[in-house]
Amino acid sequence: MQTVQDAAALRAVIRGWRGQGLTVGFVPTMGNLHAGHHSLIKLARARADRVVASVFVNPTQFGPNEDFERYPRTLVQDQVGLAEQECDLLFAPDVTTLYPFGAEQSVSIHVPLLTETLEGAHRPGHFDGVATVVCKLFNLVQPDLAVFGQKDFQQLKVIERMVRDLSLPVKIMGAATLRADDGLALSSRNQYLSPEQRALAPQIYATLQQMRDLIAKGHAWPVVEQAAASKLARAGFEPDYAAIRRVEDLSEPGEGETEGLVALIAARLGTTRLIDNLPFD
Ligand SMILES: Nc1ncnc2c1ncn2[C@@H]1O[C@H](COP(=O)(O)OP(=O)(O)OP(=O)(O)O)[C@@H](O)[C@H]1O
Ligand SMILES: CC(C)(CO)[C@@H](O)C(=O)[O-]
Ligand code: BAL
Repeated sequence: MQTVQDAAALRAVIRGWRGQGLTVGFVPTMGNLHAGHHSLIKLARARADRVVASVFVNPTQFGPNEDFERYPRTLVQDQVGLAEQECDLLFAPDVTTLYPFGAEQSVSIHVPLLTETLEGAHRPGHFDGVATVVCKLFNLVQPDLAVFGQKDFQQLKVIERMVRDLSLPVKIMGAATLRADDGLALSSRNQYLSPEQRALAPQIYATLQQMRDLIAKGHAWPVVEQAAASKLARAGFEPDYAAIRRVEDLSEPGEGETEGLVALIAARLGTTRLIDNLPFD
């Protein structure tokens, strides 16, 4: 597997593949890759002739008090994992390739409404950073398809919306969330957890399952949300939200609505913020 850092080298490889009539699948990441990311590569492999992954810790999607500085950067280890997954090309740009005028002076993409709730409400500006960098990466890689994890459920929705609204010529695919045996969704941020916090963390997924079961039994969604947040707080989490929303657009369900819903949780254990979700069908 080849690694390229600059746009010209990336374009040269892609042009070569295009010349041979090959299709390109793309998996954008922030690195520190785990089996969840590898499953995305596998899906891209199955659907495209060549697979490009990117590793870039995008400054514009982190708030001022978030973990941009301490986010784990493990490029050599990531290269080994990607090569094992038969990824064809790693694009690992530096910040000036993606932000030639500096991050503060960048054109910014804002997806309205969908980004005002849940993660967007708790991480102001986060999805502008995500949409902007993903659009820039799509323009550089020009993939036929791109794979995103359902673990970042709202992110997947935001990207789908951006692609449709801007008529970007890329097919977006969602990949199922990979979990540890105890249910905890794999995430680069799990390694911030102390052993005690790691033992508590699977309660997020257990709570999502309980939320699903309570809705199936006919409980009202605002009551289910309240019960989930209280349970997490009692267990030692600081929940940002425990929400039941429509899969379609993450809007609030109507009274008695039980179809096409998803439960989503964001909760902090100490300084580590974890997110997870469970679509009901
Ligand atoms: N457990 C998982 N299963 C499937 N896909 C995942 C999983 N974790 C992350 N992804 C997906 O991998 C892509 C890159 O995510 P990212 O690099 O932020 O990894 P992460 O482990 O989620 O890190 P973070 O700690 O930032 O949440 C995203 O599309 C994300 O949804
Ligand atoms: C899509 C992404 C790579 C954009 O920086 C990031 O938000 C992520 O890793 O999910
Ligand atoms: N996985 C989403 C990227 C972020 O948390 O910033």
